Amino acid sequence: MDRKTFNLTLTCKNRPGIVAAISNYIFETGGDIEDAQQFDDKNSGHFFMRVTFSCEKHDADIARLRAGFMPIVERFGLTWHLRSPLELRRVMIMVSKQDHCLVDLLYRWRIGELPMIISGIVSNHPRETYSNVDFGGIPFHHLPIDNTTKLAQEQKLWHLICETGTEMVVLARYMQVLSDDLSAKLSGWCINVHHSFLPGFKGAKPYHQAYARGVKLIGATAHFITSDLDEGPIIEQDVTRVCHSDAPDDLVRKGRDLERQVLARGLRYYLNDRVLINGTTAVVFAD
Ligand SMILES: Nc1nc2c(c(=O)[nH]1)N[C@@H](CN(C=O)c1ccc(C(=O)N[C@@H](CCC(=O)O)C(=O)O)cc1)CN2
Repeated sequence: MDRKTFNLTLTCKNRPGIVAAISNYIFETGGDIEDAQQFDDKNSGHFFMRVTFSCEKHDADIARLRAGFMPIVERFGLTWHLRSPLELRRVMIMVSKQDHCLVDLLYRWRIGELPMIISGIVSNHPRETYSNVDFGGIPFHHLPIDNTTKLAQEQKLWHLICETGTEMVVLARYMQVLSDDLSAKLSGWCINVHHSFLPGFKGAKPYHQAYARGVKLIGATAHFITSDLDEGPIIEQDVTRVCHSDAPDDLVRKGRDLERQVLARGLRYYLNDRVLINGTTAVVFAD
């Protein structure tokens, strides 16, 4: 029998009865829970949950499911999302000179690892910078930035994000700091890959900072952007060993693989509804 799958994510003040209410509702709607993860944050008193469930096609009208869920929403004061994984999000990828993360995301998208529609590729460098990269017909937008044009270009960018129906922005080594206004507009739906193991070595040149400090581990971090540079809720991180004989270029080379993997994992978690923001941090129900 054909079944349709849904992802339910929610957060609320913790109290008894939330899980029972959710699972009873899914059972009563003819649903079958296929995966469930929860986190009870004792510090904030908040509860977080992700449930994947399936329904037979004739039961799987998402508007009906959402409407039926409202009494539970009101009873527990839920912040929630119910969506079908088949509804692909429209994602805009932003890049500067370094294209290794862009190329990696395009490959993972092509092979179906990243369930998304790419609404556009934006760069502050011209198309020729990526002459060896096949964009597969995805629209490219060149928005050069300097101190005099930054806000005007950001307005063009915001207009582009809106007119393309973009639902998520990925900074795939985009090396311009977004303004407070744009960061606020993109709060919770813009992910950046920072080329260090945050909170260490913030800023534009973390590998040179790491080299100067003589660290023995370097890393990469995928995080939501905020107006505070490199301070947003962390989604994914990873590290690798380096040694005294590694020159800055060796750190850059070893870091590239980390950046690719960390950004792709963080993005996949987000696209599969596995990331919930918990104040200045993030709950990640990894698979
Ligand atoms: N509002 C935010 N914008 C951006 C963030 C963020 O966390 N919040 N992350 C950066 C990416 N990034 C590090 O991961 C980073 C990029 C650029 C700079 C920087 O100092 N840029 C200079 C220009 C440098 C240049 O032209 O090469 C600048 O913008 O003046 C620091 C950190 C993306 N945006």
